[in-house]
Amino acid sequence: MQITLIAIGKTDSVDLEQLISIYEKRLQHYIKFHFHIISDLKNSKNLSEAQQKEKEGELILGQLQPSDVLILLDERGKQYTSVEFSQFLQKKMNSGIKNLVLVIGGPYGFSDAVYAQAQGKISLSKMTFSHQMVRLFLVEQLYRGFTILRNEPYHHQ
Ligand SMILES: C[S@@+](CC[C@H](N)C(=O)[O-])C[C@H]1O[C@@H](n2cnc3c(N)ncnc32)[C@H](O)[C@@H]1O
Repeated sequence: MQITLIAIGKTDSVDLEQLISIYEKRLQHYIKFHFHIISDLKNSKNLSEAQQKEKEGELILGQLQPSDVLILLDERGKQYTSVEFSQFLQKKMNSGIKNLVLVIGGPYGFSDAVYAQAQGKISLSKMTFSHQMVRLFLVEQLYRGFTILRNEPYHHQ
């Protein structure tokens, strides 16, 4: 299995970008991991919230292959402990999925079309984080999950 993380818009903080890249590199030791950033919409100031979500949704769905398993990051999704999240990853790997696609929405979240295609929603907290911060939290939890599966001394219960 490989994991593809899709997010909208370039990270505007160098510090955040550096932290994300640390976990991206660490993750490569465990799994093929691709981080794909969809460029910000050029004319977003002229678009309503709904129009922006719809256009971003088209770009997200345009990235998918029919066999991909699409899971959205969403504060209203299912919550896991880090150990449960590692078990979620293990189950996905066992089920023979080729590409697990995790998607972080834009500033207004996802369009209905994206929700309709998704096979699941994961929440990192009931609180709403910025779409930029979520990238860091997610790559760290992915890394943590793989260290748990390998019994490596990173996670402490
Ligand atoms: C600023 S939030 C969008 C909030 C928007 N009101 C909504 O209803 O989705 C931008 C993106 O960050 C991600 N996100 C923010 N908080 C999250 C959380 N607690 N758990 C999982 N993903 C989160 C989601 O992918 C969301 O689409």
